[in-house]
Amino acid sequence: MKRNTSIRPELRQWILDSTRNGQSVDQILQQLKEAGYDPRESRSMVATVLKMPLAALTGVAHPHALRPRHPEAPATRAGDRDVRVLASLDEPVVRVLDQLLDPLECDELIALARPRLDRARTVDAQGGQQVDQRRTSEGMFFRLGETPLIERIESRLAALLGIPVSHGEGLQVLHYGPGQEYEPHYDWFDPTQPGFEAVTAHGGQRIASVVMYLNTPEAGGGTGFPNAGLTVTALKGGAAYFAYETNDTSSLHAGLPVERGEKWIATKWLRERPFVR
Ligand SMILES: O=C(O)CCC(=O)C(=O)O
Ligand SMILES: [Fe+2]
Repeated sequence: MKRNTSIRPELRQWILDSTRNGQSVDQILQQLKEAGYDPRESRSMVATVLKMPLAALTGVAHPHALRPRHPEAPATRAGDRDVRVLASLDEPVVRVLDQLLDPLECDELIALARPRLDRARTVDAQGGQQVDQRRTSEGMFFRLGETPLIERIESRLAALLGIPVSHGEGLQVLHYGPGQEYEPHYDWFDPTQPGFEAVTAHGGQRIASVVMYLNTPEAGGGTGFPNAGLTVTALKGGAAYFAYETNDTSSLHAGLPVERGEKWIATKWLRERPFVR
């Protein structure tokens, strides 16, 4: 990746003056963002000027923060199943998984979720729940280990990624009808948003997502990664696994419009620390 090696002298001086005047690194990064600088580049510049390790500015240095083990091709043993890895991408980190769920498990998840569907909600800037205009699907959340099936799937994911079940948010099931989609977004929480403290107070930042396909839409409905030019096909029992650091813009992704038929997914978001509600 191209790193910023030449920092304009005025900018270097401004960063130094700001710290001398008592501004925190977060405040400096925020001002650079407001001035139109790319957050990644800003962190790299600030780390260089202040002679700090870059990791200290991205939150990866937290002592208890876990990172997932990316599933290895051709197949990874995940507790009770061999999960096949059909494709791997480095930036963003994506693994296209096959046979993560048994077809009967997919059917059972849909049957459990169907009566509990509600218009899909996302976390808003204040840390509350909101109906997201960018997401036109319907959804619901299971509690951790809510049923034997949920427990089995959660243990399988824990074994697959080396992340304890306690780091997972409750499994979310979403249903998309024809024409419905989830517009491009990031799953990590934006540190510059006012609700960041609230949404990360339990469990810290999100570190990875597993979008599991519970059926095969007739046409459309894949998961798109526009910055990588990649579309993962929604295939029953398969999944898109992707991992990211805070501010990783390569991990932009979308639930592409369902062209024909319907689409059901179950999403597991993983946190860097145990997620307790
Ligand atoms: O529907 C999809 O393929 C993507 C879903 C997604 O991005 C999410 O649930 O965070
Ligand atoms: Fe997402």
